Amino acid sequence: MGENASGNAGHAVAMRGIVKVYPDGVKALDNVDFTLRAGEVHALLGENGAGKTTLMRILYGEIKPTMGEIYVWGRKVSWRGPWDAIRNGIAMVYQQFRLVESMTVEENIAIYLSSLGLGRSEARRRTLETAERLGLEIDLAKTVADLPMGARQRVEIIKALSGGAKVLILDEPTSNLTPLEAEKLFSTLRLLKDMGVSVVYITHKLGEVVRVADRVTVLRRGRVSAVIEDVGRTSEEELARLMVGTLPPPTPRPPGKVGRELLSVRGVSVVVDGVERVREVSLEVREGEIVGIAGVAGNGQEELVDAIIGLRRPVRGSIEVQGRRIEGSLDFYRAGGGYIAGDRGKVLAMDYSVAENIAFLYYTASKTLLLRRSRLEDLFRRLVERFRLVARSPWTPVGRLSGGNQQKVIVGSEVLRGFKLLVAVNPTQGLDIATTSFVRNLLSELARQGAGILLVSTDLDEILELSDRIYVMSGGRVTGVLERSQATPEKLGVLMGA
Ligand SMILES: Nc1ncnc2c1ncn2[C@@H]1O[C@H](COP(=O)(O)OP(=O)(O)OP(=O)(O)O)[C@@H](O)[C@H]1O
Repeated sequence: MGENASGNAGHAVAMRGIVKVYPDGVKALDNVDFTLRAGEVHALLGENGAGKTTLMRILYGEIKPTMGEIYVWGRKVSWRGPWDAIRNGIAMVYQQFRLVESMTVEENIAIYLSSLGLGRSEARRRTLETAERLGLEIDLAKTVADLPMGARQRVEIIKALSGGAKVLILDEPTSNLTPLEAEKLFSTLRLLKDMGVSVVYITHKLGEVVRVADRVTVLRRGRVSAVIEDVGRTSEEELARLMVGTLPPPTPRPPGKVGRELLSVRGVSVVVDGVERVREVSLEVREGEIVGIAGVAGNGQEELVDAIIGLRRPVRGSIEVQGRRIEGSLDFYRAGGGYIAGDRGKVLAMDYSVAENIAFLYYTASKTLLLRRSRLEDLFRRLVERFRLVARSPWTPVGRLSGGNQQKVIVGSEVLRGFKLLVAVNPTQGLDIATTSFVRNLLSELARQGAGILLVSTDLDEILELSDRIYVMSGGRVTGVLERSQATPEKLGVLMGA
């Protein structure tokens, strides 16, 4: 039985019997209870589509529950929108930060706080005070675009707390951070706890959960499958089992069996808006190889990839796929290229159905128009069977799938289409551990069968697990090349900051 009202009073947040049925009939949450204590870090875990985001969007006032009650400090609440939640001390920090990049830090915070009725000088005073309490440096005059990701995240946290947040919802907070920045975040979390702030920590990274969380709630298909009170005594393996059952081990990939060269990048420089983003990069990928590019986001990887797949012309140097010079994106695909984009919004049309998106992805790659309904429905079925895609029908808008399932549409369509050389950018971003291990094993298997893979990832574990050779990029240059046997997170970390 649920607790009574006095039980709710002891909690920063108590959500009781939450049900959410989306307008199209999808039951995303089915009678969920969730409590958050004052000053705790509470990890929210679950497979893709389990309902984590839905539950937190309800707490944050972005969507309304179909049924159920929410108590904040024992008082029953009903939000009309996020601003109601914010005024009552609940703030959300999204994975994609909600900062205006062209404005300064101070302007961003001032706009947010002015919506809470604070004038500019009061906003400034509070901001500096909060930063000091958290021991965080903040340069109010800096333009957000010039800040690294970790600093942007600190701005978001300071902004939320200056607005009086007592509950902070963090959505995959380390996904764009360097290992060092992640460590800084963990110390900030400890300070937040001391200040009595409660944190909901949404993540797929179990190692982080074991390190930072006091309690854990696991969601499975819209229901609470476990609440762990004593995280200190729980291992990563147990957490994984609670979420998804047993996982297949990584497929061991014997090194060797490397064939001819598939990708050759020679002295490539790329200039964007007058700035040299890629500087004289050379690398190659051969048959049977997975070649990693490690680096913090924003160090030229994106522009390099755009040049390789033919979307951007380098100002110097040459790119060849299977001996064919790449001068446009059609050259890349015709030469046997495949591409998985980390940024889902870049390749998916969110208002269109899954089937239409499969058709778009095929069209981009091969200029083939898949018009037959039965063919699209067949590809959809194969995505469901082979990739365990969870979607109601081929005709569901892709924007309604959970983030992980959107990613499966991209990865799955490319694999079903086929390629010889794959450029994969953060291929497991936002995927749960079962799907991540599925995709990683798939990449290993594709390489074993003779494909060449260029793996561009900000996730060092992923780079270390899969790559035969690792190039590190920093400031647009390759700052080091390591064979798998020599590579360690420490060495990579040093080169990433070089
Ligand atoms: N706007 C929407 N309309 C219809 N269904 C939706 C909508 N948003 C989410 N869903 C569905 O609700 C279920 C829960 O999705 P939710 O995004 O909450 O999961 P999640 O646990 O956050 O997943 P992920 O780890 O992939 O982000 C999924 O089946 C999803 O397809």
